[in-house]
Amino acid sequence: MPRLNHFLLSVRDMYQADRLAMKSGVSGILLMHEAGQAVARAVCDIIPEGRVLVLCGPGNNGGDGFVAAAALDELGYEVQLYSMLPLPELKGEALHFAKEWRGTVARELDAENFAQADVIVDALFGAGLARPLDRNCCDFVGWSRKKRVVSVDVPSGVSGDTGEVFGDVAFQATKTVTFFMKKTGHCLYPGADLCGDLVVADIGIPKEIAVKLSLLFKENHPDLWSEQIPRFSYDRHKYHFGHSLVWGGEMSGAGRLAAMSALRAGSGLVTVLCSESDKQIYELTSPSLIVNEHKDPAALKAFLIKRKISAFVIGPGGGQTNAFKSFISVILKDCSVPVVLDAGAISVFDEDPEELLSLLNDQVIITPHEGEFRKLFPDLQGSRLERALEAAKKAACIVVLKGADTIVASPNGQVVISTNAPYWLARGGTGDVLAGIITGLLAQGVSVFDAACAGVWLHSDTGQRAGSAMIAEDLLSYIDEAIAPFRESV
Ligand SMILES: NC(=O)C1=CN([C@@H]2O[C@H](COP(=O)(O)OP(=O)(O)OC[C@H]3O[C@@H](n4cnc5c(N)ncnc54)[C@H](OP(=O)(O)O)[C@@H]3O)[C@@H](O)[C@H]2O)[C@@H](O)CC1
Ligand SMILES: [K+]
Repeated sequence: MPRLNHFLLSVRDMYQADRLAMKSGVSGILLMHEAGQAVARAVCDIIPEGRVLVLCGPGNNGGDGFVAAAALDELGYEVQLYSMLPLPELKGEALHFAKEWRGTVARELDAENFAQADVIVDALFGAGLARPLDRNCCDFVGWSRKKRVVSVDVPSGVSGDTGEVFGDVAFQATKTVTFFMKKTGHCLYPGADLCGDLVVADIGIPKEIAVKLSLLFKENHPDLWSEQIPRFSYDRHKYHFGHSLVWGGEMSGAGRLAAMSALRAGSGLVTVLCSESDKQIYELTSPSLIVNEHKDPAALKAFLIKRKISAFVIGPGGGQTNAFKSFISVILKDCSVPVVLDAGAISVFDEDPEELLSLLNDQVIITPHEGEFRKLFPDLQGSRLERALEAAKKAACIVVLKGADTIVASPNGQVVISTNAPYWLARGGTGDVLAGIITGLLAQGVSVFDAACAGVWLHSDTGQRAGSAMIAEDLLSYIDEAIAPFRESV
């Protein structure tokens, strides 16, 4: 069976898994029973005794709530249960467990009920939520603030697919208990934050079932790409680790960060191309950098071959001139090395994004932040996940949509979501470091999609190591430390 670690389910996948599990003989009653028990265990982990308010919605999420309420009642907790629907109107497994509930059922609640509870179980809506919470539920969210909340499957109000909030109101959970496998919405903001601690409970869906799903989404993890990071050994020389070329723009700080990051990511050689007047600043940055003057496109083509350039980054600190734009056009048309296009190399096409899109190919990685992305793909609608996926298909290249939950999307539909970025990475210059790390990995022969995923993960890990007081150049000292564990021989 292929390794299923790190896959993420869409809501559609989850319903499909549910259907396939039942087809294979696992009963819906068993699944709901296991789900509710896992929720009860999560409450026990928070408080050993006390008052629990269980909010049950109209569907199966509510059914899980009935099971959890009964389990907690049995354990001696003081349980108050609310049901959105009169019990006879519930259906299927939810109706089954509602009938087993021996306690009273509240059909209305006020702020006092919430104030008295030690823990609130939010079993209002899970995968089936398709519109904003109604006024009543919004009041519940308000009254739950500052309380400990265990959400069932997803915090009610959050989309299990996109992590976005329908309307503006959703529960802030202390802990979320989901089932079988994580969903994409658990990894994307604001959902990732609203979930609190995420617990994935095994409820008896056989793992083999996941193989039958058309899984496309993954959570970024070294297991996905670590085998591609080249190992050090006695028989390797500098060209085994590639040669990165950095287009050093006039904002030399950005170009210097990108160049140093490519070097620290392990590129055997790094050459910076810059203007005559910037040569000195690049030369003084590090004696390890090779610094050359900018070349016209024809001379550059010969240079790429002669110097065995294996990856090229254009854009950090890059200019806004027409000459720069036509230079990029020529490179993308004629150059056969993988190219990272960042910052200025994207924004120089602001007036004519279609021109850039027509030049891209599957050896190109673009790394826009949200603002650059919207200018490049003004027509794309939907969540970040949907837009990143559509953009990769439209541009036929790898798209790295940067953010707290950076999404790497490939034209073939693969998507990897990163969940390890510390909030403090949102600083000037960190994007230049990311572009440099990805370039350094490409130079070492890591394939384009994996270099993008590895670069994003390592960049975040580097940020974690540098600590919250970091500035962009501090990251440089930690890149090697972040990669080192993957350099060890297998
Ligand atoms: N998959 C699995 O393996 C397992 C899944 N399990 C559990 O099942 C959950 C999914 O259950 P589900 O499909 O019944 O959906 P759920 O979220 O309960 O809500 C649907 C109901 O809400 C209604 N509704 C929607 N929005 C509304 C709104 N804003 N305001 C008011 N009403 C609204 C909607 O009405 P409709 O839109 O049809 O009018 C429908 O009646 C999943 O999250 C997990 O907890 C476990 O039991 C174990 C096995
Ligand atoms: K919920």
